Amino acid sequence: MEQGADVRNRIARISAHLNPSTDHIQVEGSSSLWRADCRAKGGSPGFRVAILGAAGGIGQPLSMLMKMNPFVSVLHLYDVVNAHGVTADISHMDTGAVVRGFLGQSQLEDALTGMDLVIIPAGVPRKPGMTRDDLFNINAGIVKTLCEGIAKCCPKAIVNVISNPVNSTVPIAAEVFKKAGIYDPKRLLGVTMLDVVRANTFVAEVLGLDPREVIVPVVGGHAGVTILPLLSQVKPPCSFTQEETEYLTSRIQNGGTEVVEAKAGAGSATLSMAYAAVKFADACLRGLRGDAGVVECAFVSSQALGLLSSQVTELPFFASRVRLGRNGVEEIYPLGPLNEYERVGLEKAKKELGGSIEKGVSFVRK
Ligand SMILES: NC(=O)C1=CN([C@@H]2O[C@H](COP(=O)(O)OP(=O)(O)OC[C@H]3O[C@@H](n4cnc5c(N)ncnc54)[C@H](O)[C@@H]3O)[C@@H](O)[C@H]2O)C=CC1
Ligand SMILES: O=C([O-])CC(=O)C(=O)O
Repeated sequence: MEQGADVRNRIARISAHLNPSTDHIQVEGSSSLWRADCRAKGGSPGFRVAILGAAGGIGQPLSMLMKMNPFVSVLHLYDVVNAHGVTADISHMDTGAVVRGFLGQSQLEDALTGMDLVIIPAGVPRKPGMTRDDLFNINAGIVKTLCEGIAKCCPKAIVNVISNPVNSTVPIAAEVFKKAGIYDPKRLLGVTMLDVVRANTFVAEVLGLDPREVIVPVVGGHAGVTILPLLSQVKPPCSFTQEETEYLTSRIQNGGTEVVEAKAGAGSATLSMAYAAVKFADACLRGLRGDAGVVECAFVSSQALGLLSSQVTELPFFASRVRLGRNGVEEIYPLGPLNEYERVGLEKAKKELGGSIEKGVSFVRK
């Protein structure tokens, strides 16, 4: 049994590691004291993950699902509003990760220091009638500021960018990292997982299969015609009529707009996006852990491997199937054989994508 003085010493040691306004660790008996002590020092195995924009429509369910992820030992929730409320709520879940909340710009650096993975769903969502590019004016600045913090506090972290327009915000992040001299293209990934999740669902509906049995590669980018599902490469192998191909391509490309219109002014996809973001983050963590054969689609630098021969298209960024590993993107797979419909789609996608990438690059270089 611990004596009173030992317990008091222990509390003093733990307090040195905790911020009482942001850390929510129950300190009762000696056994929970011991556990809190270990965890406050980062003693439990697992990765440190920060979510920037954690109090938002995506941020909240994403935070909840990341708290449930067994690979996460420390979860930092940052937002400019309500970060502590969300943190208090999520911290009561009896899962392994220690949760800490950070509110406002003055706490950004604390939120980011020591993180292995940073997920960014911060920014405004669309309303009916808007394109993702209409969000550029507000979200570009938000992503730029957050990435400056990442460059300073956790330059080696894997970064998952969700904020729209992804086709421009990822190039913005890359330019910020280049300016700071820490850019590693393998570690910067735009999240296009929701396009794959939707494609799997819609294709499974047409085929009469369980969506968990279907894998549809979706390449290009994350807006309208830049979203290019490769229906000729669906697994399990199958074929579609021209009518089915056109219906599926259009539904996948307009999935985001379908949700924006159904929500009628109350935002865009949040729950399916949180699901997709966690699926993607989990893949990144499995890669970091050294698992073999982790392959997902993501919007990445075409030169992520530093080899021109690996470049999928002539564009500097492109969503492709990538293999994730200890350093982030370890391999970028070529597009594979495309049919005529996909070749036409690819040309359209590249045309729009080039402009969106350039817009992001010049926002930082200007
Ligand atoms: N990549 C993808 O597939 C998808 C991307 N999105 C995008 O994700 C973004 C967020 O969407 P929602 O969560 O629905 O929006 P939301 O408005 O519900 O939440 C955004 C959160 O970001 C926070 N925020 C704003 N400025 C910030 C800053 N400087 N630092 C930290 N946090 C800040 C807000 O306080 C808010 O809590 C939007 O840009 C949306 O278009 C949405 C769905 C899918
Ligand atoms: O459509 C939007 O604005 C949000 C989004 O990126 C998606 O749902 O794919």
